[in-house]
Amino acid sequence: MTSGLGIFGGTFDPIHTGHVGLALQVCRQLNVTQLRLMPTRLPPHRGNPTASGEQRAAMVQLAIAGCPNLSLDSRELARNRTSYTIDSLREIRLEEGEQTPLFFVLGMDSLNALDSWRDWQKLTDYAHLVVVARPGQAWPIPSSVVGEWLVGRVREAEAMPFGCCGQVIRLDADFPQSATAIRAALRAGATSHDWLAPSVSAYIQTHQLYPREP
Ligand SMILES: Nc1ncnc2c1ncn2[C@@H]1O[C@H](COP(=O)(O)OP(=O)(O)OP(=O)(O)O)[C@@H](O)[C@H]1O
Ligand SMILES: O=C(O)c1ccc[n+]([C@@H]2O[C@H](COP(=O)([O-])O)[C@@H](O)[C@H]2O)c1
Repeated sequence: MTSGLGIFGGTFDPIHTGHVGLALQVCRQLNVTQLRLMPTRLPPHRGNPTASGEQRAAMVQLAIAGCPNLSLDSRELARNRTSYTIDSLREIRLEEGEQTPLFFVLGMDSLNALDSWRDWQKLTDYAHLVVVARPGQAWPIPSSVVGEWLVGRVREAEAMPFGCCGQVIRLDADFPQSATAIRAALRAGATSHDWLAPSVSAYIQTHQLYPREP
């Protein structure tokens, strides 16, 4: 079995140390030698990001500098339309061929809303889903639509090796970081934040991305 490729989609507005920490944890625990961070251009279920796609990509590049396993995948930024994960996974599967294990990384909050995603039940036809829980977050309840779909699909990370796609892999992690909390702190007047890499913090200041609100 070839080693896997990880894809971590997100708004990254801005990228924080939790994103990078969990990307590295996925690499370590799942024998993933390359993991790409893939910023969305227009996220399907939320308002437009504050920072532009180019600015969010620049922050991703700064945050992952020095992490040889991590890279930027800018395919969604290059499409001038809403970014649906299924479109990207189909493309990546075609590029990588049938033998490469693909791991799409998402947080537990995203998993809980998975049934609102386009063609959500087909996502695992192309990749495994790696679900990372924030501290205190619960798995979807069994009687929910997503909870029912998960029955028989969930594996613990320790159950390696995995095939090319089809599983939902649970990874327990402890990253309290949140981009919403960072934006709120900066808008309240903070000039930096502990959850930002220094280079990302400097970029935000230079470009006045989340200016103080009166
Ligand atoms: N601290 C974290 N622990 C686990 N998963 C996370 C964490 N932060 C983000 N994620 C997950 O990473 C993906 C991309 O996150 P996103 O860019 O939206 O960051 P965020 O911190 O959740 O931002 P926001 O607060 O703006 O929603 C999502 O699937 C999200 O659930
Ligand atoms: O494909 C969809 O319908 C879909 C709906 C909601 C979110 N997503 C993806 O989920 C990832 C995390 O989204 P977000 O909003 O938490 O940053 C990001 O890659 C989004 O494009 C995808």
